Amino acid sequence: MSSGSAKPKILLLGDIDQCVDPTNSAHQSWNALGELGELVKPTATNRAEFLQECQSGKFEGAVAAYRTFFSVKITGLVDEEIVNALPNSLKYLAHCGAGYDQVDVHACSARNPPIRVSNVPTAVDDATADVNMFLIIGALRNFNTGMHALREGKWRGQPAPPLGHDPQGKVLGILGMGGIGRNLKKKAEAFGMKVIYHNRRELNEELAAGAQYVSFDELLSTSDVISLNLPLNADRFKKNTRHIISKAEFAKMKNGVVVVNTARGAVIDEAALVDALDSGKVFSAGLDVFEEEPKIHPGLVRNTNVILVPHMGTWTKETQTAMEEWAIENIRLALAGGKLKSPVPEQAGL
Ligand SMILES: O=CC(=O)O
Repeated sequence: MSSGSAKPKILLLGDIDQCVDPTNSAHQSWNALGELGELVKPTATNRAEFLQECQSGKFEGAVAAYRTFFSVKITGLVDEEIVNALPNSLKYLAHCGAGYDQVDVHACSARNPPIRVSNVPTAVDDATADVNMFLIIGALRNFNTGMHALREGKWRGQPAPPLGHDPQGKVLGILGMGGIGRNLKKKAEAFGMKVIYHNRRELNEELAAGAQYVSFDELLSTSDVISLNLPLNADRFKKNTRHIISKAEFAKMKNGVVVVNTARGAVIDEAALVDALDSGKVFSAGLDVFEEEPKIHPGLVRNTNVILVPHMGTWTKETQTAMEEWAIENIRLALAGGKLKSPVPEQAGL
């Protein structure tokens, strides 16, 4: 904590408890931070106003900021411009989510002193892998076509949807075997699927837990279902995973493959996916994330073989609360002891 008499400020970018439940313990935990600092919420409703608020000096003395995924609607991406507009006093940025592609960590590290960034790993794993499994089953069975026809008063539709496929005995290729990928593996095995994976590095035996490590190309060419569980890395300092699945990768897949994405929309080239669905190369897809949320490619909306969920991977009361509590704990530990609970790996040596 600062030694001066004024309390440091703590910024809230977005909202605590997106489910708007005042009984959620995260509200109490957030309010309890008031003992360590003055809690400040910007009034900006868009990026220009937010930049103006930063320039007005209103946030001077802020040491830490908590941000949500959906705060991007107001501030836009936390890119170099936003990072450099934030007050010099700001030392910590606690992102409430596992994927932190909205934050330019390099720009945060380059500041003097740097802004230390944290995310929320593990707390998201179960809920996201549950949605992942729902999408795998939904896409394999082609449930969306029947469900859509039913709501139009046409029962299963005319003609009826093509027969779906059982998960039992199918090869699930997991691209990105982090916490969510490994959680998905366990769930998929309960449905009788055989799991192979590709990752930047092969996992040790304990973490792999029997899943076979294969090359990227082998995963593409031998999987019946391909699940994207890797982070979106679009900055110039990490392997770029933007459009890691595009036209050339679809061409290498089995005919009639199922593709599922709960990671970030931009790891797939959406236009190439639409073409692969239209040609029948891809039998069906299950998507929780999109390239330009909340915009959805019209080719996905019109295709009832695609099961669409509006980014609800962690949208449960229990998981949202756990994530919020985790992110708040990052701020509490930083203010009380100068250390984040879960700094992002890129800043490990900082
Ligand atoms: O999308 C959700 C997350 O990154 O936690």
